Amino acid sequence: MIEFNNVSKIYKKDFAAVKNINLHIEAGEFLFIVGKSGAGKSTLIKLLLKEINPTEGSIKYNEQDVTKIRKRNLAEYRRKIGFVFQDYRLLPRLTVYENIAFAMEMICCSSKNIRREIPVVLSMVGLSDKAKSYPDELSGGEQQRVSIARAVVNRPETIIADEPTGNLDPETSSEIMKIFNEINKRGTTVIMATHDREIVNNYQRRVVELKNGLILRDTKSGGRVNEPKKD
Ligand SMILES: Nc1ncnc2c1ncn2[C@@H]1O[C@H](COP(=O)(O)OP(=O)(O)OP(=O)(O)O)[C@@H](O)[C@H]1O
Repeated sequence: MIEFNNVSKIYKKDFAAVKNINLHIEAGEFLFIVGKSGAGKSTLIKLLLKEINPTEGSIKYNEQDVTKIRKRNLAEYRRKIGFVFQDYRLLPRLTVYENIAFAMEMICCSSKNIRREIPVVLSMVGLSDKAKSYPDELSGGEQQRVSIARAVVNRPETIIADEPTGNLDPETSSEIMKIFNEINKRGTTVIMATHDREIVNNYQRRVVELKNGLILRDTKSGGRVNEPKKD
């Protein structure tokens, strides 16, 4: 479904942020991307979202060559992918309901659809009673739930999350992970970049570890992250 074939991204003439990446992700998989800061995790995600283009290699999404998507077709492509950020990125002047509605309006959903779908996703993330709240009236974990609701409301095939629990305590992180797990169980592909060793080890899913832009290992299932070596 998603294929990186010999993909490299070179910045400033000679610095390779990712090097010769070969990665195949099947529909419905749950994949963790791990690695130290600077290993290339965000670069991989940006390549998939076509925020940047590879210097070499090809990226395919359902047989579509991502590098060849034209500007005018980019929005249609990105609609297949929901995105969850570490810092939530909610619109501060809009309520929870309006934040989600805004994402739906962007893709021209009918008001009927909007009225029908928002209660469904709010219930899924356990925030039915917060529809009228503003982001600054919510905890970090609640804001992240809204951002997940916003990412899934348009029913994307794939959800990409870049450090979604990076700002949350372990208990809240675990609640957020349960939601991602539910989303995955419903058939959505989940790709998550994370530094959180405990989460990766608890979930035992496929783990792709990057180091200096290279794939150090790709553990198909039951993946764990080892303790960092002491010097
Ligand atoms: N626009 C850019 N220009 C030059 N170098 C860049 C650019 N973007 C990223 N890099 C470099 O590419 C490397 C990989 O960066 P990337 O953001 O992919 O790492 P990461 O694994 O996501 O790190 P973190 O966990 O800190 O977010 C880093 O050395 C970074 O400095």
